Amino acid sequence: MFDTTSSGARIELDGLTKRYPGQADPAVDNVTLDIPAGELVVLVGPSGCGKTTTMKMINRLIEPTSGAIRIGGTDVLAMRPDELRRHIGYVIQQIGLFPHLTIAENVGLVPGLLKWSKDKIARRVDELLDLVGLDPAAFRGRFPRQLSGGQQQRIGVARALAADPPVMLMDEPFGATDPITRERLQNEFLRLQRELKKTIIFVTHDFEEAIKLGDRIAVLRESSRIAQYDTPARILAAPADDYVAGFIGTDATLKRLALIPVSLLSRSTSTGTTTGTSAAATDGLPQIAGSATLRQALDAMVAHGRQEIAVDGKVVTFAQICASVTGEQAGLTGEQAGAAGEWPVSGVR
Ligand SMILES: Nc1ncnc2c1ncn2[C@@H]1O[C@H](COP(=O)(O)OP(=O)(O)OP(=O)(O)O)[C@@H](O)[C@H]1O
Repeated sequence: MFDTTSSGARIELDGLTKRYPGQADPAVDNVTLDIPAGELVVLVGPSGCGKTTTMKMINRLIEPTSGAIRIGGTDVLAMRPDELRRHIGYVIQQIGLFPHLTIAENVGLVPGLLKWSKDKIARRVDELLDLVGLDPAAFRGRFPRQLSGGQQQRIGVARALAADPPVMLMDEPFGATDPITRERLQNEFLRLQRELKKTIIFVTHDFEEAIKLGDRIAVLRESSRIAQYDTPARILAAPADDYVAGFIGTDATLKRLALIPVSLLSRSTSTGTTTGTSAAATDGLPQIAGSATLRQALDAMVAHGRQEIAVDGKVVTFAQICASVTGEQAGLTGEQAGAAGEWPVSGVR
């Protein structure tokens, strides 16, 4: 058994292949992927390219035709599948909560299988409900149908985390929610992951979601062949080929803006731009936190009809944002501009 107490474990896929009987082409063809411990890797690719098959081979819901899978150095294919699955969190779009079980019973399922004591399970359930932002007293006794879609999805995440697995597989977990709920769930999930540092494989159709959540993204072709495997910033800055560029779409600039923290601009006050530092300079301007992205800053400017915005007491201008995307120096120190191709993705969310 791989180490089940650490926060994350390395996942290695080595020549992983799946041929379904009667299919001419393999669903997954010779995939090799190394996922460092504690990272969130997003698989994006067209419908039918084998993303779900790849995920289900990792927790042995589907048996590979050939190839190897190691988690924390342990050969997953040599383990008992049911034993393996108790140590891998699995979140799917349809949530899969049992309708006749309470929320507490749903979340406590795997700890129950692991024969934890009733007291320990109850404490863990309350801790997890807190963690995903639901009041334990209000929710633990309810049934799934008494929850909204977003709340049910949070329970799905809580249940996957219940036995503190080092690895989580998430197959379009937020796909069925409306855009506002989806964004909220993504933000909550990012906050959680920063704390928990699980190793996560996350499948999505949505490239924006991949950029927002991924430490790395694997862009897949048919049969899950890897077109590019890199950080979001590097994929956006230098797509490997036309196929990857097609995935990014035509609004790459907007997507890049979503990766840069506005604090990067508000910190630079010595470049002779209109950036100000006095309280008077920011009087009456819309305010935004330094942790927001340039895209959010731009949205706020548009919403307020202003070309300036206050970020932690300093002014950031529309011109600075434009310049930051084109790589010009306005508002950026040389060092910051030099880092433009290597934006600190993990700190930007
Ligand atoms: N049980 C099965 N028997 C035969 N073929 C299958 C089976 N499951 C999946 N396939 C085929 O394998 C290929 C990969 O399917 P898979 O569900 O892994 O793709 P996916 O990338 O997850 O798709 P989507 O994004 O639409 O969910 C598809 O061509 C699919 O038709």
